[in-house]
Amino acid sequence: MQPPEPAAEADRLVEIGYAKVNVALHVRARRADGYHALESLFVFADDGDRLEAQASDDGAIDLVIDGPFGAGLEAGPGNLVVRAARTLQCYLGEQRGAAIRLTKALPVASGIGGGSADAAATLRLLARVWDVRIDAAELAGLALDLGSDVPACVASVTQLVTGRGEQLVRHAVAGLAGMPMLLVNPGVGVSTASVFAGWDRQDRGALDAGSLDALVAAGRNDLEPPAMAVAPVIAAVLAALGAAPGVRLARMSGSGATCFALFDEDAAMARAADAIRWAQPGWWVMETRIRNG
Ligand SMILES: C[C@](O)(CO)[C@H](O)COP(=O)(O)OP(=O)(O)OC[C@H]1O[C@@H](n2ccc(N)nc2=O)[C@H](O)[C@@H]1O
Ligand SMILES: Nc1ncnc2c1ncn2[C@@H]1O[C@H](COP(=O)(O)OP(=O)(O)OP(=O)(O)O)[C@@H](O)[C@H]1O
Repeated sequence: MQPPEPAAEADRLVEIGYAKVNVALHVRARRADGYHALESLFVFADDGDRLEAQASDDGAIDLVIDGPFGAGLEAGPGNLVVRAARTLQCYLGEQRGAAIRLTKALPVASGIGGGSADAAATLRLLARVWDVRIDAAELAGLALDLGSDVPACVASVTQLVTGRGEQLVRHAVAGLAGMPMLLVNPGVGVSTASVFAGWDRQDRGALDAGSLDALVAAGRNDLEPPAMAVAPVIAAVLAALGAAPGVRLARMSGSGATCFALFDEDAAMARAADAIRWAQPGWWVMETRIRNG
């Protein structure tokens, strides 16, 4: 028989903040409230940031951050993990606190929703740590208050997303589940608000997410031009991914600068990843796959 784990270890629970990728992102209109009406197919990678927490009795929310992208990210009240924890604590009237560790594996401000994924993972994690059930509609409202991408990150499955980001329909696309997906970021942080501000206000039409072929042929990311105006290196990332043998689709995610490529075969993804790491040692490269597509 295994010896029992020390209590402190046993009480620590873990959630992953899965990286979000917009397979297509059509910007349809600028709304009166300043946000944009979107149509997007969201998928999630099988990898992301790691969050670990245990309950504390003093009511405090304590965050420590480590991991490859932890340096420079503040652990104070502005961090989306702390904001999510306080939001949930306040909503529940919860007297207990939590000690949380964030291991930051995803680049910050990079179009793959790292902060949003962390916020959603914190909501899931603390609901378990405090052993509370939260009504799904209430949880969606709390999530939206934390950011437009956060509601979709709560379930972290393939979804068709409209509105500001809060209208969600689970939407499986044949062939997507488990597909090899390469993420590449050139090391430039991009502000989401400034990229939206650079959108030319031309509605280029609706999204057809009926099949992977339709997403490849007629899908777009309407934020590519304004993101490239802010970070011209994005064109080089797209060129490198688009030229990879065996690539099915290469596109930017979210407001950039991370771009993704989908492959039919693991070996083709591995060859592309090696070639990019060799040619651009300063770029961040992650080999992953689409979860629950
Ligand atoms: C680009 C996407 O990542 C695509 O999934 C999201 O639309 C952005 O989601 P997010 O980072 O969670 O965005 P938020 O934190 O809610 O908003 C940041 C800023 O982005 C702009 N914004 C965001 C979402 C949206 N539908 N329209 C917008 O114009 C607004 O200027 C807003 O002030
Ligand atoms: N835990 C966190 N992880 C990452 N960024 C955070 C976190 N907490 C606060 N932030 C802040 O949130 C901002 C957006 O970060 P995030 O990584 O979510 O952007 P993004 O990948 O561009 O998201 P999106 O795809 O939603 O546009 C950054 O400027 C960062 O300083």
